[in-house]
Amino acid sequence: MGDLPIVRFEEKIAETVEKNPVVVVIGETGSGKSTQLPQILYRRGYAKSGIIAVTQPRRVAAVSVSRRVAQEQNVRIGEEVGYAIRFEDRTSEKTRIKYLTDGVLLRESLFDPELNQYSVIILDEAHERSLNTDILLGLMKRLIKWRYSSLKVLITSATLDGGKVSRFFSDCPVLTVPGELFPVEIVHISERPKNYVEASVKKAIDIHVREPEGDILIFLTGQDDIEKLVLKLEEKVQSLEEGSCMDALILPLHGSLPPEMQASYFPSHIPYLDILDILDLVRVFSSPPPNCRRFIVSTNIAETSLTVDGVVYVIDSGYVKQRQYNPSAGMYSLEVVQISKVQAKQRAGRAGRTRPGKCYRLYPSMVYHDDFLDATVPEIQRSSLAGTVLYLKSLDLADMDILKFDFLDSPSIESLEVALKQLYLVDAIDKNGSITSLGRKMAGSLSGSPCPGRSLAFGSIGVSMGLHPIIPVSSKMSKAYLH
Ligand SMILES: Nc1ncnc2c1ncn2[C@@H]1O[C@H](COP(=O)(O)OP(=O)(O)OP(=O)(O)O)[C@@H](O)[C@H]1O
Repeated sequence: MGDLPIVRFEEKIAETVEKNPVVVVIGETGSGKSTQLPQILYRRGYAKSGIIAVTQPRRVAAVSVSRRVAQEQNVRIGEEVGYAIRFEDRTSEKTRIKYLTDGVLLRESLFDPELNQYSVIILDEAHERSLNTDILLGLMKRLIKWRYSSLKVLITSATLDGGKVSRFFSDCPVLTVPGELFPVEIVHISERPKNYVEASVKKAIDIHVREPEGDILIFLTGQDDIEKLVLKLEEKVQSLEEGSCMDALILPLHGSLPPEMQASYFPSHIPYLDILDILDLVRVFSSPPPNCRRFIVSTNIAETSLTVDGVVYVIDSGYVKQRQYNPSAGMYSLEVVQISKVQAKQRAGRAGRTRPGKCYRLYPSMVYHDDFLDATVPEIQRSSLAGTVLYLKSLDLADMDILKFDFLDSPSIESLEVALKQLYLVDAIDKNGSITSLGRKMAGSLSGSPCPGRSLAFGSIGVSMGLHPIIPVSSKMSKAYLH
């Protein structure tokens, strides 16, 4: 992989990392951040004193990227290169490069707040601004003070505001790696369609009939839309004249394929959701039959990090289903919202990775420029914070004042106070604000998941509390717990 843009900057990257505890690396999608950066640091000897950790916001990315790196290193997965995701740890004593979800790293820091097994922590795809990544950014800032000479932290993305992250980390250097691997032509339509599912089918068939070979990746919002599109696409493909174009294989990629489909492939002890990810992965990442075009119809889970070899065309509906917390109702809802420019760029970046590509955006360029937000609203600003606060409390960090925890974008004091009140009312913290044994149990066993860090940070507590939205909070109640 000597030609990847990032590898050409190996010397500069190594030199900058050597001199600085925190470095931000910005490089185009597909330039080699996820797969090459850890290998560069491995070559430079950083794995001698500890493991190189690379976090990913999604399990599907942690698994697929680690598999790719294991292949490049010519080792079996779980040996020198491994991954750890919820319910599945494919690492061993030999592991030197470990891909893990940000939730798993949060979980590990519950047991080892200094994360001593790691010599390098790379927070990849930081632009996603998941709640977990934001907590990790704050924790890294503390950690780097304790482990100044023994830990390197890298924050990477194609589309992150590097300057902002640099200021957060005391003006750490930002390395911008120029160069894209293959060009991606962006095509906007002139008018926004009334129905983006219909418009996606039309565009996909148009490509299938007119354009040269290459798989098509279609971004929709959720399972309902995907199922509708798959049905319509099947109908349309069948109505094409026999032999008029190559065969078609339609593959949905989302988090809830039916359980019957799992059983025949996987042993029953693997829990439901994880089988789904793995099943999706197997289907999408195996080689297509010859003379066949694949239509991969996905939610935003394929938006970052993934390389699906064979994808030449991307169809971007311009929408995403996003979780939104409504503090007055105390409940979460899933809403279909317009994507941000960052997401549009990430979607386009799924093409052009193994050959030149084309991205069809089902929205006019004026809408993109004028209406789309520059970046996605960070999850921390649309979540209940009860889970996050309980997680931070359970870390037992000295001098930890929750209201002053250093977040890249601080949530409002009010939302932190509401979270503290909620925790106090369910006896998870006491009147002094200290975590109780019940709170510890909650933090340790939420959702029965071995990785409660993830569940917590993603707001399971917030959701379950949401079932009791109207907890009377007496104004006379002691407020000593508010820290
Ligand atoms: N599974 C794979 N099959 C074929 N090529 C791959 C695969 N994984 C990675 N590559 C190649 O390696 C390149 C770099 O991939 P990598 O995931 O490191 O990029 P990245 O900079 O992290 O991208 P992004 O910002 O989109 O996550 C890809 O553009 C592609 O050429």
